[in-house]
Amino acid sequence: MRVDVVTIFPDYLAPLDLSLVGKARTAGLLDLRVHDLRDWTSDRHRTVDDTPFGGGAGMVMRPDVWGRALDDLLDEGSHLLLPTPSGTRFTQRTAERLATETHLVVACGRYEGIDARVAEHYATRSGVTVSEFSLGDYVLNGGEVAALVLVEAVARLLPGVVGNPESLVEESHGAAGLLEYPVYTKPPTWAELDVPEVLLSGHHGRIARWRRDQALVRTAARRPDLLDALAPDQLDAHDRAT
Ligand SMILES: N#Cc1c(-c2ccc3ccn(Cc4ccc(CN5CCCC5)cc4)c3c2)n[nH]c1N
Repeated sequence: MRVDVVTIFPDYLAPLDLSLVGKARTAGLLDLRVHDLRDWTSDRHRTVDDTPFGGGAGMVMRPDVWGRALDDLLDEGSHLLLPTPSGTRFTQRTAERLATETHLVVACGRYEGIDARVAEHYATRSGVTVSEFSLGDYVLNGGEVAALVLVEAVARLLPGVVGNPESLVEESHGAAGLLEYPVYTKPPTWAELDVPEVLLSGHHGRIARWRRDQALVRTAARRPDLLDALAPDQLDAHDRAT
């Protein structure tokens, strides 16, 4: 997979040289390229923004500069991703869908956002998909944090990136649609707190049941919306009694 990220703060994406994503790049599993939007400016001051039509505070990012950058980067089959507070929620399902694609281009806005005609224009470009997404209901100062989240969430799903693919199965917001169960490791007692006995029993059936019960209790307490979203056949009689 190739991912192009365009930003006026390329150093913000430096963490993607590290750890799992960095290894995926070195292994050739992920072709990630970070670009400085100012490389597509045409004036001495390398201007990327201007005042908003209709008034209002702040500045808006110019469509012409973005247009030159995206014309260079987008191709047949590209998916243009635009982080924005007004986007659809980015979820694990979003990451799973994006992980099946061949080319993602992430346009990181700043100021009050990118001129709306950019999304509008490229949505009409044949062979290009455009998605405006949001990380959640809070306001950031730009799209770079969202780009970091998107790249990490997608990269870890690419074949060969995570050492043990099984670890991708039982994860929060995973197939079960529940939050994850609590995890423990040595020592068996710490700060006068013991690891739940069942986890030391070696009884895999009981352990699996205990973990599912914990996931259900946690989800009911912290994210009842996820429980409500479950299909009826996703909860068995024992689950309902928990
Ligand atoms: N993903 C994601 C995001 C973002 C995000 C993503 C991309 C950009 C580009 C610029 N900003 C800053 C900003 C701040 C306030 C507003 C709203 N204003 C009201 C009237 C005109 C604009 C617009 C943009 C961004 C913020 N924030 N939160 C998320 N989950």
